[in-house]
Amino acid sequence: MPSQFVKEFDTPAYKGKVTVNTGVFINNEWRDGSDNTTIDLINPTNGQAYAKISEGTAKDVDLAVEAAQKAFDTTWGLKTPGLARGELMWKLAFAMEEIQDELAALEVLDNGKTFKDAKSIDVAAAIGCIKYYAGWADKNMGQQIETHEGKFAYTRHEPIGVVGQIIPWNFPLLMWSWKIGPALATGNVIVMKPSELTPLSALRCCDLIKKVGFPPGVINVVTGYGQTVGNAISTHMKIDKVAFTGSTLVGRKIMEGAAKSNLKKVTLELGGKSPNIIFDDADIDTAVGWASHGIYWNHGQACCAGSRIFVQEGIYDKFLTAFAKKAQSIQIGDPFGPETEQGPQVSEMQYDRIMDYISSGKEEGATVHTGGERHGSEGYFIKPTIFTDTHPDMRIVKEEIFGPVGVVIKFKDVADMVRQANDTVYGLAAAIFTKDLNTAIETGHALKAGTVWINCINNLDPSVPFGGFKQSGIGRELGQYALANYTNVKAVHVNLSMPI
Ligand SMILES: NC(=O)C1=CN([C@@H]2O[C@H](COP(=O)(O)OP(=O)(O)OC[C@H]3O[C@@H](n4cnc5c(N)ncnc54)[C@H](O)[C@@H]3O)[C@@H](O)[C@H]2O)C=CC1
Ligand code: BAL
Repeated sequence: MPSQFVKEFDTPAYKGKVTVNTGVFINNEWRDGSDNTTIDLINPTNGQAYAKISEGTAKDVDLAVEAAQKAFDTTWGLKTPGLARGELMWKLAFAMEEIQDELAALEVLDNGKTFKDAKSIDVAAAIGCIKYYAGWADKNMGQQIETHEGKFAYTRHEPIGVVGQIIPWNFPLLMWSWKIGPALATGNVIVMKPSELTPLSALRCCDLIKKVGFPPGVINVVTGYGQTVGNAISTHMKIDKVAFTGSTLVGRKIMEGAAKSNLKKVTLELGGKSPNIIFDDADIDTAVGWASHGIYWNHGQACCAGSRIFVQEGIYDKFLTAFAKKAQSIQIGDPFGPETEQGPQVSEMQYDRIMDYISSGKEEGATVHTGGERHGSEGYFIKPTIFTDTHPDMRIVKEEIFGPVGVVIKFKDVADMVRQANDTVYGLAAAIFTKDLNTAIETGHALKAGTVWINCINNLDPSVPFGGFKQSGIGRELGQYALANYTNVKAVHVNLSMPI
């Protein structure tokens, strides 16, 4: 029996004992990784190791694929009616609800996000996502197509089979739910790799999967590194589809792996450098509140973060003053603290990346309007930062920073602003603040982005699709659209009385 992580939490936000199995989960059983090696988990608030998880290998992926295929052929897929699959998903959602505080505490420990956000956003939205897709499980309908009086033609939306899912560390449980929700609802079986930085919530949910009665092999979790376990998934000859969320760099590797192996279907949810556009007529308090949420939510570790803030010249000074005040007011500290609004960045590597971007901004001549330095003396805390006096060629304007660092850019001419907003390799999201409906809609349609928010930002709903234009990805997550990622369309032609 592989090890367990046991922790007695005694924090202002959460008190209680949590036990998490830390092996790989295959065929509803826990086992050690096949090489018997482990990965240390590091607490981002102090840089100290607090747990060990199994380091899975390509061999473990093979075992997981075998278990998944068996489940697909015998107990899941088209063998289980949609209603029954949906019922199990509802049970999973209710089981998650019962331990929502525990799940939130694990997210905080692994990721450093605040308990408040982990519970009210990550865990709540993950449960909501599973419930949403439970409702789709018996509504996966093909079409009957009129062609000829002597023929009956229709389509079936069949599950793909074994799907690989590779998820990141910024919203560990939420991304788990975005992936497993549509895959299970459409009857697929899963080999999942959580991020090696934040695996505990996905591991804890494996116990729930078994408890509520999912047949063995339907959901398998192999923890490990991207270069080994992730690569084994993307190149596997018996995995028919891979879904990935993470960096654009790794997204390319996933496509390469798919292309070089069995041409598995690929969906990618990648990076962004989203514009947040504030027009002269916007309500300043509203715009400041949302702009702060846009870039500082989750410590800036959101692919859709509104990191380029375009402000029209008439309100630029007023906005900047209020926005800086808001950024300076953000309470940084212990993520379990009841008043804390911002915890540490997830890892030393991410901390270093962000600090390197801050240095590059300074070196390239931008002005640090506020922040621009670490907070405290231990852990990976960075002050909410605003750069002004930027130039379109600066790295801080062009590249995804994935930290609490925004650039504020003054604009006069709307057409020129739209050109600048679209001048990026990314196209994930955009936000617009204005009271003028025509301005909002015309600008929204001119922006090359998969999501446009009007008078809000970073607002997600399981029923609304999410995904990117350009190098922000391929395919859509969430909503009815995501079901298409997990089905093969089969066209059936039945000859009733059609002559040759
Ligand atoms: N779109 C999003 O939500 C996210 C974007 N990012 C972006 O990526 C940057 C770097 O963060 P990382 O943690 O390095 O992201 P990453 O893309 O390396 O990690 C995401 C997942 O991919 C896996 N992975 C890594 N290399 C792989 C490979 N060769 N084959 C298959 N899977 C692999 C990782 O183990 C993890 O599970 C961030 O600064 C941010 O810009 C990171 C996380 C989430
Ligand atoms: N990756 C999906 C949500 C986000 O990062 O903003």
